[in-house]
Amino acid sequence: MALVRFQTENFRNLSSAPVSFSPSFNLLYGENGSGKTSVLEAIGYLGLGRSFRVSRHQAVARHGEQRFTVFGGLDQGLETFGSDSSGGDDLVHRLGIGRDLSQKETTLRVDGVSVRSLSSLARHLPVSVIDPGVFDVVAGGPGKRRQFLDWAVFHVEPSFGSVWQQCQRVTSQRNQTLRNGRLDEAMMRVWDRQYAALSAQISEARSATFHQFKTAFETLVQEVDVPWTDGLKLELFQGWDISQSLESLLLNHREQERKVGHTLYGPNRADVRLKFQGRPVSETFSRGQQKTLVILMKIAQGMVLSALGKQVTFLLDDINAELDEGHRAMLAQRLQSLRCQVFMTSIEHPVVDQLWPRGTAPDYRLFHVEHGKLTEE
Ligand SMILES: Nc1ncnc2c1ncn2[C@@H]1O[C@H](COP(=O)(O)OP(=O)(O)OP(=O)(O)O)[C@@H](O)[C@H]1O
Repeated sequence: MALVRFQTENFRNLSSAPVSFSPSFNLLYGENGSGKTSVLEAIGYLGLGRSFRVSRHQAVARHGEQRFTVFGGLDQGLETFGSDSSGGDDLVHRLGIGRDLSQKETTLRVDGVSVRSLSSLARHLPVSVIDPGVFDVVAGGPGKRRQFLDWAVFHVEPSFGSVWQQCQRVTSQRNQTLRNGRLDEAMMRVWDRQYAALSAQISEARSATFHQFKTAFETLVQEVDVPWTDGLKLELFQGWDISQSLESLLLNHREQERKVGHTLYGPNRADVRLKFQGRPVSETFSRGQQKTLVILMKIAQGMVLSALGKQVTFLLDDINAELDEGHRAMLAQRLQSLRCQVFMTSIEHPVVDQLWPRGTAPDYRLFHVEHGKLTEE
């Protein structure tokens, strides 16, 4: 599915005028501070339930306003091969997310009906962001790579979101018991059993998606011919040595966990380890190679979802500042062949011939952004 209708109220500096987007490429250009990132950020709210650039909802509500809303209309998009979206009014889903700052309340709506869980909204619009912060997937800590992997697992395995939430609840109860002065061993064993069962489900889902991701990644690096990836190894670490039972591992490390006061083994410690000749790529690859690697990993995720018939909406924020012309073209052409929906921002008017060989550009819409208003050209 693709986001073809869009409207916001009180979202940063954005105008509340409704906008129609292409189910394929949307190129947004405008000067600094015009509102390009805000458009992507608002789209991100529909697919992620939060901002991809700030942690507090307050920051995105227009100054002086107590409530903001984002609406999106989805059509069939390009996901069913051979039956492209008409671009007409055949909306398949209507999504809405609003936040009341004074009540500290988020409202979610799917097709006019209030829903409680964010996943009910987010599963309709798989949003993948490529902005300057994305390079932390390689350069940053394991949490960034877990987030990267879990985004795909969430869209591949329908039950993953709820199992993950249950596991978070059990982990926090387990941690509270660990922190109690006198350890209640009987209670710990109850938590251990529940935690181990949920961890096994999470690990299984992660492992299945990771396998698909790795296969897609290996295919991709062969096709785009990046010789410096020879010797690169992608491995999933599940958060403990899975040749051992998690329950007995926890029992054997009771004293260690009691001292630190939290759970040290399990899915919260998982990582996608990226190694080149046995050493972390963050220590061996150049900045440029690390950036290219993240882009290839993002495309490989797109391949996994695309193979399941899901259209990913990519938000590419200011990639001109991060990627050279050749890599930008590679990215645009790959996303075109995966039939993704793409929103791409730039300060300068985009040069379409630099992204696709002449005559091969997909259907795209071009928008000039000025003072928060989008004007189609
Ligand atoms: N809460 C808010 N309420 C009103 N305006 C805001 C709010 N937050 C930011 N702005 C303003 O919104 C404008 C748009 O910012 P945005 O980051 O979207 O611009 P941009 O076009 O992506 O700029 P750049 O090219 O510099 O990255 C800026 O002028 C900013 O000062």
